[in-house]
Amino acid sequence: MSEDGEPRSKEVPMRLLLIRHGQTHSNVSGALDTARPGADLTDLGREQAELLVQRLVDEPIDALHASTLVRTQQTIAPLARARGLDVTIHDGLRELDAGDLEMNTDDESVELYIKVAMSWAAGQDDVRMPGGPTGAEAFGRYDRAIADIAATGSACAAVVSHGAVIRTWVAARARDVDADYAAAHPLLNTQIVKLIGDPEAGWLVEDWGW
Ligand SMILES: O=C(O)[C@H](O)COP(=O)(O)O
Repeated sequence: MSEDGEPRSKEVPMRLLLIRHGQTHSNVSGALDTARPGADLTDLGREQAELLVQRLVDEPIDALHASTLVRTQQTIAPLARARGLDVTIHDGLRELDAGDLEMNTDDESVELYIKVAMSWAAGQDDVRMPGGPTGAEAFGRYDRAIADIAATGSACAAVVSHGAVIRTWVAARARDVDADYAAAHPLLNTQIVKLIGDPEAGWLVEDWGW
């Protein structure tokens, strides 16, 4: 829907605000926490979620979406209250599965997880996460979630999702950002990648890490 409540016309690109959730207890411990339901937000994470309301005050958001992991739903809750909007939950928006590396905290596991994810960002989507999905499988479910969001006719959607999947999926799908850029620019909690475009025409990055 546009600012005046009309559905977005086919000629008008949509804006997609991909937001990493607030800080969790697993972020503090450095654990590769990607399974459902996942860790809760810390007190700092809840403050970061509250701050999103003011940070996004000038954005004409008409739809809210989150993943099946509780940290994204906790992060979007203050925005949903402030805007009076419902939140649509998508399994496809959850973090890239860590497979056999799930909940590991050691440097070797974290480096391997990021290395595999970045290989997907660079187009090698037949590589498999140890005990987990291939890139084609992981990005396929994210593509479907984003296509579902775009198909609603939303003109500006706020999507609370996860650090690794946002930066690697954007690197793979946006025309102006590549895997090297994504690898060099991690997203901190509640940082946002702003995209403009649509699933058919493709996406351009308006801002990375705002
Ligand atoms: O990198 C990680 O620790 C996991 O992929 C979880 O990422 P998230 O904290 O953005 O969900």
